[in-house]
Amino acid sequence: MKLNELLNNVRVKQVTGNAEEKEITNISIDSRNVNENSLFFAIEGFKTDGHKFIQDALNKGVRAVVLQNPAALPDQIFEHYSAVKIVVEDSRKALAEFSDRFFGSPSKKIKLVGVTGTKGKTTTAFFLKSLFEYTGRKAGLIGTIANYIGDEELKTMLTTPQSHEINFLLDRMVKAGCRYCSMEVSSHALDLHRADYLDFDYAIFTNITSDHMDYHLTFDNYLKAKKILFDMLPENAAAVINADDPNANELVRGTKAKVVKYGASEKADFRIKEITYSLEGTDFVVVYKNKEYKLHTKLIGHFNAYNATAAFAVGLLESIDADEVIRAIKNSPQVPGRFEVVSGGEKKIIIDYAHTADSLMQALKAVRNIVGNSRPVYTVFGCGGDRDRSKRPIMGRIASEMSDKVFVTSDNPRTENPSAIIDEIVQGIKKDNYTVIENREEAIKKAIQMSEKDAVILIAGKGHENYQEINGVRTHFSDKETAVKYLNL
Ligand SMILES: CC(=O)N[C@H]1[C@@H](OP(=O)(O)OP(=O)(O)OC[C@H]2O[C@@H](n3ccc(=O)[nH]c3=O)[C@H](O)[C@@H]2O)O[C@H](CO)[C@@H](O)[C@@H]1O[C@H](C)C(=O)N[C@@H](C)C(=O)N[C@H](CCC(=O)O)C(=O)O
Ligand SMILES: Nc1ncnc2c1ncn2[C@@H]1O[C@H](COP(=O)(O)OP(=O)(O)OP(=O)(O)O)[C@@H](O)[C@H]1O
Ligand SMILES: N[C@H](CCC[C@H](N)C(=O)O)C(=O)O
Ligand SMILES: [Mg+2]
Repeated sequence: MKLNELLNNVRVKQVTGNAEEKEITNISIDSRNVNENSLFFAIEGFKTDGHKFIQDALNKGVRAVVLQNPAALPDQIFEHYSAVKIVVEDSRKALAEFSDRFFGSPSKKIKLVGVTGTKGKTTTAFFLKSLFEYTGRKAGLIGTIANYIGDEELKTMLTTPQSHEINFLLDRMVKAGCRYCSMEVSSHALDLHRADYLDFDYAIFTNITSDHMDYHLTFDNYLKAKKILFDMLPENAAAVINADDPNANELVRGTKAKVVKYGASEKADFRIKEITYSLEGTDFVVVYKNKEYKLHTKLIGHFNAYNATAAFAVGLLESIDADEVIRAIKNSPQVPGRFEVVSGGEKKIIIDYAHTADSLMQALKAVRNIVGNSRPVYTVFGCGGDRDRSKRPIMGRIASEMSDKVFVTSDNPRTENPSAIIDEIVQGIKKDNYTVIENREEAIKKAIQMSEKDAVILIAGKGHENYQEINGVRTHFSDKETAVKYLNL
């Protein structure tokens, strides 16, 4: 696309240089990853400032730069490189707007279902993708585990990518014939304008409990970030919200979209009742418009009835035949690392991505509900470094109170000292039922080897992750592979 054509369709404060003949074939926010046809966006980040790398980008051939701080580099340097300098109010917002125009507003060409909430985003997005595909609608997915264009899997580093990557993915989906996309929308993404300008058809709210306080600082800010998704919905969209969550009404206050509620509450349009679950899956009933629907999913736990119902609601609102939707949910596969059972005969290992206080409690409640109090329950977990510290002692207390024995270990210490993280976890533990083993493989091995043959071992925090990140270096590590290895020894 010619740069001037793009500039005619976006808001800018000032353009210097000749945009007429410049051909743009890609958008980049990283000077390490540009070529002569890139449009480079200088973003003020948390670690560094992209404005410092404009010169770098120009040296690599970039001839058009979007920036918010016009004094970052003298005009003579732009002139020297015959580069176009585009000044905007806010580079992140501009990135979203330019990306939408550059890719031809792909979110308008696909049915886009956003899923936000502290927990359940990945699971609900997977339910939706398999529901669409099972009923003959090719679909994509953007989320924590990976991004998918139909069956093609693309690696990801973030739950919700940057706005140019989202638009790139949606464009690829449209071109590949996808009619639907389910997308996890994190609070970071909403706050950092990654989802601006997207045309959502549905926005699902799963729940909100404390997390990411390192970033948002207060619960109120966290809630406000989630609310952005519902504030941006157009009139013809639907907000599908968990009516049982005390903050649900606040999120949809003022939304233009139609509000549809699910949950056990009497007020729910899709009312969930009679939830039962075992290691074989979850059964429940949904009442909608005075009709009762019996549902089953392979996914285990009370909360998965909620995740499945959110998807069920979207299916019915899309006018897909209810029986087909029910079959699709029944057929929906295990989501990697989400209450995933690895069986060693009677001994059961459950790999779960619970890495917040609430989700650890939910996961342990589910374990206790299934196996009762007679079988020993072990929990192996740690807390991530460079992340919310307030959850560490709380998770320690929950693990210790709800398990027979706890192994406190490492979970991506990142740039923090692993033993300092563990100390903060241990501060919350009041019972003498824990052991510290910093090395995660050793902790899992020990839990498996010392546990009784009818024990249930919950390995929490990493789920699908296939790495352990220490000091910025990721080395291959998988809870599931490790569990299988020691179960089979
Ligand atoms: C807080 C946050 O969202 N940070 C993300 C952000 O980094 P940043 O804005 O701080 O960027 P920075 O490193 O300061 O650099 C500033 C700019 O200079 C550029 N640069 C830098 C170096 C260079 O040589 N050249 C160059 O151009 C960078 O590309 C960037 O544009 O942009 C980076 C590039 O896309 C992301 O990798 C990074 O995610 C970090 C790793 C991260 O941990 N993000 C987490 C907190 C996150 O976003 N999580 C949410 C939610 C997860 C959940 O729900 O549990 C998610 O959606 O994933
Ligand atoms: N609806 C829910 N309510 C509470 N807990 C849930 C719910 N769904 C899943 N969980 C728990 O949270 C864990 C993570 O689930 P999931 O990956 O679906 O959430 P997420 O919102 O995508 O999380 P993240 O932000 O970390 O990517 C699960 O392994 C399970 O323990
Ligand atoms: N998307 C989340 C995942 C956390 C998973 C846990 N294993 C950890 O490292 O804390 C984050 O980056 O904060
Ligand atoms: Mg997720």
